[in-house]
Amino acid sequence: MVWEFIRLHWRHGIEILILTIGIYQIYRAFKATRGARILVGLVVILVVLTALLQLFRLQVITWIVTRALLVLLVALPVIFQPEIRTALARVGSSRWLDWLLRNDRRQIVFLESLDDAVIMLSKKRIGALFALERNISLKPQEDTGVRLNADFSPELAMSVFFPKSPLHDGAIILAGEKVRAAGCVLPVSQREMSDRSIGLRHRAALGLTEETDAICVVVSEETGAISICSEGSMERDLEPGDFRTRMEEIFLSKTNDDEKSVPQTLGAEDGGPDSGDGSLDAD
Ligand SMILES: Nc1ncnc2c1ncn2[C@@H]1O[C@H](COP(=O)(O)OP(=O)(O)OP(=O)(O)O)[C@@H](O)[C@H]1O
Repeated sequence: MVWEFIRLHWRHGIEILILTIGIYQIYRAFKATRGARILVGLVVILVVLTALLQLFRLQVITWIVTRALLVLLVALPVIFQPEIRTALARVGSSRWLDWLLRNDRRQIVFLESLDDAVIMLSKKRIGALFALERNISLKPQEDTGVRLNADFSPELAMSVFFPKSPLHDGAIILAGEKVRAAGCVLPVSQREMSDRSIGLRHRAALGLTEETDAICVVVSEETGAISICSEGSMERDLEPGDFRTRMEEIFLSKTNDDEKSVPQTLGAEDGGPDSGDGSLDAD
C-alpha cells in the first residue's frame, strides 16, 4: 500500500521539493529589497481577486484580469529590474557557488602571479628555478633548502632570485599557492645531452621531473629564456604568451595534448638537433 503510494507519487514529491526550494530562494533573494513589499502586495491582490471572481463567477472582470495579468507578466522584469539584478548578484556570490569556483579561481590567480614573476625575471635576466609540486611530495627536496611557508608573490620570487641574495642559488619549491622552501637542491639529470649549452639549472629541472610528477619552470640567467620541464622533457625558449598558455593547459587541463604548441622540446624520445621539427635530443 505504502509502496504503491510512493511509486505513484514520488515525482510529485520531488516537484514539490524543487518548487519549495525555488520559491524560498526567490523569497530570500527579494527579502529586504524595496520590491519585496510590492511583490507581496501584488500576490495578495491577485489571490483575493481570483477568489472573489471564482466565488461570484464574474466573467467580464475575469476576462479583463486575465489579459491584464499577461501585460503585468511582461512589465514585471521592468518594474523589478533593480531587485532582479541584486538577486542575481547574490546568486553569483553565494557561498556554494563560491566554493565550487574557489579552487579554480585561486589557481588562476596563482598562475597569473607566477607568470608575472617569470616574465619579470626573464626581462631582467635573473636566473630562476621553480619546482611545482603535484601528487608526489617534494619534501626530500624541501629539506635541502630553507623552509618559508609563505604566500607566493612576484616580489617574493624576485627577492629570492636576486643575485647575491642568500637564497638565490637553487630552486623555489611551490605547493599550491604557497612557497614551501627556497634555495633547494634538485636531483640533476644524468642523461647525456647533445646540447652542451644545457647547464646545471636546466639539468636540475629535468632531473626532478624524471623522478617525480612535478613541473619545473626555468629562467635562464644567460639568455632570459623561459622553459617548462615535465616528465623528463623540456619545452624551451617559450614566448611569454606561450608560457602562460602551457601552464594553463597543464594546471587547468583546458586542452588536450594534440593541441599543445611546443616550440622546442628536449626529451628522451625526441629527434636530434637537426631533426627539422625544432626538437633537441637527449642522447
Ligand atoms: N642541483 C641543483 N638544484 C637546484 N639548483 C641548481 C642545481 N645545480 C645548479 N643549480 C642552480 O643553477 C645555477 C647554475 O646554473 P648554470 O649556469 O650551470 O645553469 P644553466 O642551465 O646554464 O642556466 P643559465 O642559463 O641560467 O646559466 C646555480 O647557481 C644554481 O643556482
